Amino acid sequence: MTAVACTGLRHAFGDQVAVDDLDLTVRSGEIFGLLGPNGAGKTTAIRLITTLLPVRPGMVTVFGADPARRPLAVRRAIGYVPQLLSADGSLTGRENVSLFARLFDVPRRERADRVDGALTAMGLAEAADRMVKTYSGGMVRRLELAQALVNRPRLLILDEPTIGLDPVARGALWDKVTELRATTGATVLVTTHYMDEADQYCERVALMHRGRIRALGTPGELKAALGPESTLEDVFRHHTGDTFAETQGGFRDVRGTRRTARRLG
Ligand SMILES: Nc1ncnc2c1ncn2[C@@H]1O[C@H](COP(=O)(O)OP(=O)(O)OP(=O)(O)O)[C@@H](O)[C@H]1O
Repeated sequence: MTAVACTGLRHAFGDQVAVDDLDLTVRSGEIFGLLGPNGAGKTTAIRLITTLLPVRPGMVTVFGADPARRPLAVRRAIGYVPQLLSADGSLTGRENVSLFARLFDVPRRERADRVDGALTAMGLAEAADRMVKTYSGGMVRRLELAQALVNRPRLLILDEPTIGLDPVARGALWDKVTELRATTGATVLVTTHYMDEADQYCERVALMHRGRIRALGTPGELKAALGPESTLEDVFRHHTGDTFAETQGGFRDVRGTRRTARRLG
């Protein structure tokens, strides 16, 4: 079963082509990484898949449903954690997740259990009744995952989930994502520009650069094709002709990382 299929997707903002003839298939149940530096077109691709931008030209399906014809069916299947902060610091964790349960129309009699379940799955049961502004950055991110999970999505989309987090918080977040996939069988589509995380946690990855997919496969396949001792960063350099340090060290990247780190506290 295919979770997401994209064919011939293109999207431009004025003269700026953000996504250029994108073909992509995400299989049901896998953790799939869409990798690339800031500005590669990852978020635009996600917005096309999640009904937030119109698909024209090209075709997208999510579990067989076309977002243009059945936007509600697509939205119901998806849990989306955007780059921007989606939790309210002046509410408790439980209140934030409850708010999402109401937004998603979770039946009233199931709400409390679902909210508890999502908080527990993300390791936030003990902190559930504390104000979110007292949470660490990693806890805020896990809360945002709990918010997306309360809808029991078949497809979880995480846009740069670990940006601005320290290595321990990153590891904790990824542990929760892999646990979640194992217990629910959900498909996970994640964007990141951290090649090491993708290598460790994603089953298949697509390397995106300037709106196009440059390479696709398991991290092992991509590295083996380049030679022994290769890293995913080497693969990226090979396919883009750029040094990864140059493409990821630009002003937008630094600005984006700092902005996110500030938001996450
Ligand atoms: N709303 C917009 N208006 C104009 N240009 C945009 C807009 N959104 C994205 N772009 C441009 O489209 C290109 C792709 O951006 P996109 O955000 O999809 O990349 P990304 O890989 O997700 O990077 P980031 O992590 O910085 O979001 C960039 O050149 C960006 O400046």
